[in-house]
Amino acid sequence: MEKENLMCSLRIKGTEVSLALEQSTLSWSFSKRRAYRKKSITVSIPVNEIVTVHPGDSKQQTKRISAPSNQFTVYHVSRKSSQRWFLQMVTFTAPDAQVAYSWVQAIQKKTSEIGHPRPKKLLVFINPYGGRGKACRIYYSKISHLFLLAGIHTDVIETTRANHARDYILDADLWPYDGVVCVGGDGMFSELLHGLVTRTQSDRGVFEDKEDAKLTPCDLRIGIIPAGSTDCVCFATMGINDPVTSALHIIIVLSEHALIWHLSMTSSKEGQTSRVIMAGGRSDFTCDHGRRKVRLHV
Ligand SMILES: Nc1ncnc2c1ncn2[C@@H]1O[C@H](COP(=O)(O)OP(=O)(O)OP(=O)(O)O)[C@@H](O)[C@H]1O
Repeated sequence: MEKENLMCSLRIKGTEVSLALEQSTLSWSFSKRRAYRKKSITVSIPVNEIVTVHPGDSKQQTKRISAPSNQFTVYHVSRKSSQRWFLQMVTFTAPDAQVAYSWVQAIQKKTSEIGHPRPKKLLVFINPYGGRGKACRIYYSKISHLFLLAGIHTDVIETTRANHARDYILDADLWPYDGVVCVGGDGMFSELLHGLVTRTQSDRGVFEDKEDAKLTPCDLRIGIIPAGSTDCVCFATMGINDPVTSALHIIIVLSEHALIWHLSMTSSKEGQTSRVIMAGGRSDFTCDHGRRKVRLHV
């Protein structure tokens, strides 16, 4: 994209705006006429909070657009409160399709360069019976389209019994995935955590039952879409149990407070404590994994 296109005049719903893509922000300013003076208003969003950018308007979302469009839509995180996130979208109209296409390319490039690598493929377990039996509805009505929009491929498994997710993780080919996500409550999170810790050790030839075994880090991340009855783990780390907020954290993997965890473990000198380091999260807490304490922290 030509440098001059990184800052140019476009329109939002007919109003002229000046859009600028900088190192870590995308911002647009428009003039608002008030009485006899003009007031310039600028909206600025961090590039790492852009979920995706697509050609066309928001109705087109993930549909393929056959004819070139002079519009493009930026989907980004917005906040209802400090903890509750939702998806916001803004459609820009460019002078022609080539300019719109250049913006899409430039924003896509920038979002791929900034922050942590985003997940491309996730393994999702839904517990249809957890909570009040609402997990499937939550996932298919509120979450699956967000992953699709963000270009994340998912393999979805609806569990048919207790420990289904844990046993699957112990046995399955996990290499295609960047993360494992549960749609359920604390019991489901527990299945994922213990399954992954144990699977990692067995893959690396570590006998975790041995007193002095040094646990190895796990490359996969864990995410929770809260759909249980109490969702304590989600509350403890996010301060809220909102499925959309969790999904957006999973998609953009912000380092400050993402609820998608990168498990990285080291045994302490005493050989009893393993650290599970999250790529984000808000507070510490500890779970038991066999005789060990597994600590999750920011
Ligand atoms: N298909 C299934 N049938 C029966 N039990 C299941 C199934 N899938 C998972 N489970 C088990 O159900 C238990 C409870 O599920 P989950 O944690 O999702 O919901 P919850 O107990 O309502 O939530 P919370 O723990 O937040 O109160 C889990 O420990 C899991 O092992």
